[in-house]
Amino acid sequence: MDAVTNTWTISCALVLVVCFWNMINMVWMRPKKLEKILRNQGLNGNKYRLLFGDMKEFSMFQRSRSKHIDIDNGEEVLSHVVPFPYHALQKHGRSFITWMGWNPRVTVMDPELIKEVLTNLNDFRKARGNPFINFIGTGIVTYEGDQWVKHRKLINPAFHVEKLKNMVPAFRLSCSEMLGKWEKLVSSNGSCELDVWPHLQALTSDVISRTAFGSSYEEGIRIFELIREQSIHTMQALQSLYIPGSMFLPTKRIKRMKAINKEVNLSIRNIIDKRLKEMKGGESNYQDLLGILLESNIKEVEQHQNKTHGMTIDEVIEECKLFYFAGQETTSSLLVWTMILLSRHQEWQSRAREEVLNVLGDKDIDMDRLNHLKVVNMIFYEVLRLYPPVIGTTRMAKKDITLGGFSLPSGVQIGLPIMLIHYDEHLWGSDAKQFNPNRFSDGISKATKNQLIYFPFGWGPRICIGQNFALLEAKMALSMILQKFSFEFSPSYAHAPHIVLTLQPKYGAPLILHKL
Ligand code: HEM
Repeated sequence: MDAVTNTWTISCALVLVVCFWNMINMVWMRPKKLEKILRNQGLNGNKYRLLFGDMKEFSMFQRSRSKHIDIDNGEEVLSHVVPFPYHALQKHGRSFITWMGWNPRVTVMDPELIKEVLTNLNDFRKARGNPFINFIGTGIVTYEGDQWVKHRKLINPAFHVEKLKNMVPAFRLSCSEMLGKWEKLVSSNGSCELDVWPHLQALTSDVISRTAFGSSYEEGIRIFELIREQSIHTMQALQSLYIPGSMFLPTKRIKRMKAINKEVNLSIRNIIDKRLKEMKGGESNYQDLLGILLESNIKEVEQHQNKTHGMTIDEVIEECKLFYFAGQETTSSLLVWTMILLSRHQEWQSRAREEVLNVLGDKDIDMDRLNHLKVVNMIFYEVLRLYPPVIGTTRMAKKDITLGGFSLPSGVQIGLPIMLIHYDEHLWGSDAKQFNPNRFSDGISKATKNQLIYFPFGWGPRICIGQNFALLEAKMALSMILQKFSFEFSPSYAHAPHIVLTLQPKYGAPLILHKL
């Protein structure tokens, strides 16, 4: 062997040793060290198990659930939707450790700690999870620091009340198209059985296509179909352990996900190019999210005479993809659980309809009138409490920090279990697990006694940017449904809430609709 070959062999061996050492450190030494630190502070949880942590047990709990459950039994609902965290809470107490693979997560149930984590952006960042989630769209939801500040500032104008007001006709149009289809389905006796879930999904995708892309609505619908397929692939990928680098393997699923990404990006880029050309040609005053976003971006660049102040086209594309996913899946989930709970609680359905008919009459519904609906609002708040579309969120300690009495080393995740908190009897009282919109009759602060025990839209600086958009759309849809139909469960309805990124009804929502 000559000297060059010798040096080469030694270098390769060294690289291999370093890689091996890093790997051992990542999957064994670091988790064991963190486990010791966390346990010494009285935090309980399962012992760390090599590579998988709690993930195998997590899947086992999911698999052993019954097929469907009693809608009136809140305990059963909770243990069905989040079986593993529910079990961990019973077994290990109100702050507990779980293992997401080799990463420890400390879940906290104390409202003061939750507030601190969601408010303090200096010490806590969004947890870096499985990178497959990025296929759904990165955008503002994943950014940190200056990049997040810049994007939030540029996107905010798109969700101002005045802009939302202009979107109301688009909401109304999409809803009346859906109801037109329902009216055709009712038989001569004025009733029909219908699984409303796919219709509500189509409604919210239609709304987002119109309000995000306005005139480019047709292309918007195709993009939506691709994003829907992408979210199914993503969910499947998220259910298994992520091995670093596995994203680059040429498996069938990964190839399809990359192809979808390419097609979606290209379609959105074409829409943006067309729009920018129109804007250069003097057209302005776009009322859709994309138009408002591009205008806000152009203003920012002009103000600072510098392109680094605005977003790149690639960044705008990511934001558009995010609007689709964040805006569609969540609002359809809110609407379907509302129809399901109002089928179960007919007295609330009647109260809501009475209010809708009194406040809105049969005139065209506008934003001011929708804002006068009180019972409908109370119902939505209660549905979001018991069936939050996003059942929890996480953050990660950016550095070694103290949270309450706990010293958390840098990199430890903090679990903020929205659904567990919403069902907690210590925080909400003995009727926590029952459907009772009356608790919101004097608003959220009264119902929560000013504690952070209700956060279906998150909290703090990173609170959901689209919450007013979602609530306005949901109010429009429910009001128009209540004006035309009453509804009840079909005998084939089976209650089985499950998570496909958002909380969804596993067997759909077959209801009997009666034309009024
Ligand atoms: C019922 C409907 C909705 C629910 C329950 C919901 C829930 C949430 C939650 C819990 C968060 C915070 C996540 C965290 O802190 O980790 C969030 C953030 C966000 N949501 Fe929503 N959302 C809804 C509708 C929408 C809509 C309609 C849009 C846009 C069209 C949207 C866009 C966003 C964005 C961009 C963020 C990230 C904000 C940031 O990080 O600054 N959401 N949402």
